[in-house]
This record gives sequence, structure tokens and C-alpha cells, in this order.
Amino acid sequence: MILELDCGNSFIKWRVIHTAEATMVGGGIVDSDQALLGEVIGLATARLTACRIVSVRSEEETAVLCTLIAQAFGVQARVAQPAIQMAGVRNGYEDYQRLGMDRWLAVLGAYHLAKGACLVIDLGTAAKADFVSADGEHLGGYICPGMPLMRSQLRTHTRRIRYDDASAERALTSLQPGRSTVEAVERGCVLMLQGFARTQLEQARAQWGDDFTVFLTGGDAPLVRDAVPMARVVPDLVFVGLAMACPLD
Ligand SMILES: Nc1ncnc2c1ncn2[C@@H]1O[C@H](COP(=O)(O)OP(=O)(O)O)[C@@H](O)[C@H]1O
Ligand SMILES: CC(C)(COP(=O)(O)O)[C@@H](O)C(=O)NCCC(=O)O
Ligand SMILES: [K+]
Repeated sequence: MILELDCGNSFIKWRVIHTAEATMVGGGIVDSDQALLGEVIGLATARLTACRIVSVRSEEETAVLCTLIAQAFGVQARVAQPAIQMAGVRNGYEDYQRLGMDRWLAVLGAYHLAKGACLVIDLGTAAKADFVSADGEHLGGYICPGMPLMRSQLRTHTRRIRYDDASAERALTSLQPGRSTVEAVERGCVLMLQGFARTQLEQARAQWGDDFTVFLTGGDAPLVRDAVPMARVVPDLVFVGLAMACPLD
């Protein structure tokens, strides 16, 4: 069984897969290394033979996590590394090593699934969009604050925007104009994300007409799925790319 980790800026997404049977044994989302170990150790059947990781965290943080995994499970984690070219896709950055690894792997996964031009929209701590042409050229992309960052900037830099997580969740039952601070902020930020997604779609249409596939991934993908109904929602898109970048068989 293989432990797969996607270490974003806010959360670690994990899953344990059974390669021979192509099944998923377990998975989840945690906010710390310790919580991760707790959950994976708790998976009674977890007899891991390998581990692969994608991380947008610092080298040091990633190394600490690899050490913890080696100690807990006796496996040496493989960490996905940047590449100029892989699986038919050419990295579009001037300096290929600067492209976020989560973006790169999502792009590899998307091109593999679409087998043609694609737009990847990944909504996590940051909102990201990436474009890949039909012949596998990564054309670059866009990064802007995601839901958690927009929210926390407003809370941090204003004096009267204060609310708790429970009321934030309740506020998102509708996107009508807000009648309280929490509704106004939460709904306003969702509309920003939807606007981001729609604008990327316009860009893709201007380039490719209707001949492309849109992928939607990241923890906040559900907030924009109605705005881009044609999108394929693939929560594990980064893991698809991770398996391609770090084959273990
Ligand atoms: N079970 C969950 N736990 C925490 N956040 C979640 C969960 N499901 C969805 N989310 C949303 O996902 C967002 C984080 O997305 P994610 O793609 O994990 O970010 P990152 O990769 O930057 O850590 C949070 O803002 C939150 O709104
Ligand atoms: C843009 C990101 C911060 C997104 O991180 P995330 O929202 O997935 O936590 C990450 O992909 C990153 O650190 N990229 C390096 C900069 C770049 O891609 O140009
Ligand atoms: K991410």
C-alpha cells in the first residue's frame, strides 16, 4: 500500500491506495504532521510499502515530514521534483523550478485525462489557473488569493469585520446580497472566486473556442462549480499527476 500526500499551504491531503487492486484504503485532510500520523497510524490495515509526496511547503518542513514518515512507517518518501518536460507536457515557466509543484502535477494530471487543450482551476489557499495547449505546451497561469486568504485579509486589516467559522458556514446557504457582515464578506469572496473562474474560462474560449476541457480542483472547488457547470470536478487531480511524476512500480 502506498501513502500519498499533497502538502498545501493550509492542509495536508492524504490517501492510502492499494496499487495492485487499484483501490483506495483511506484518505483525509489534516492541518498538521502530527494529525496526519495519527490518522494514518489509526488506519489499522495500513502496511505501507511506499510513500510519495508533493509539497509547496519549505524544503525544511518537507524534510521534517519525510523523517517522521520514515520513523513511523519505515518507508522512505519520494518527493516530486520539478521538470522541464514530462508526460507530454512542457513546463511554461521561464524558470521551470519556480512553478508550484501542486500546479505542475495538476497540469500533468489534467493533460493526461483530457488528451487535449485544458484549463485547470485549483482553489486552495491561493486560487490558481493554468493553461495547457492541445500539443502539451503549458502556457502559464494566474495566482490570486483564495477564499482563506481573502477572508483573513479582511479580518486582519479592518476593525469591524469579526465573525466565527460556524456563522461563516451558515452564511453560504445563499449568495443573495448580505444582510450581516458575515454574509456580506463570505458571499462577496465567493463571488470573487466565481469571477476568477469565469474570467479564466473566457480566456480559454478566446484561445481555443469550445475545444478544451476545464478541470476544477482544490478544497474550495464546490464554491464555484455552479459558475462553471461544464467543468470536470476532480478533487484528486494533484494525486493523478503525483502518480505520473513518482511511479513506484
Ligand atoms: N474537510 C475540509 N477541511 C478543511 N478545509 C476544507 C475541507 N473541505 C473543504 N475545505 C476548504 O478547502 C480550503 C483549502 O483548500 P486546499 O486545496 O486544501 O488548500 P491548500 O492546498 O492550499 O492547503 C479551505 O479554505 C476550506 O474552505
Ligand atoms: C501558488 C501556491 C502558493 C499555491 O499554494 P496552495 O494554494 O496550493 O497552498 C503554490 O503553488 C506555490 O507556492 N507556487 C510557487 C509560485 C508559482 O507557482 O509561481
Ligand atoms: K494545493
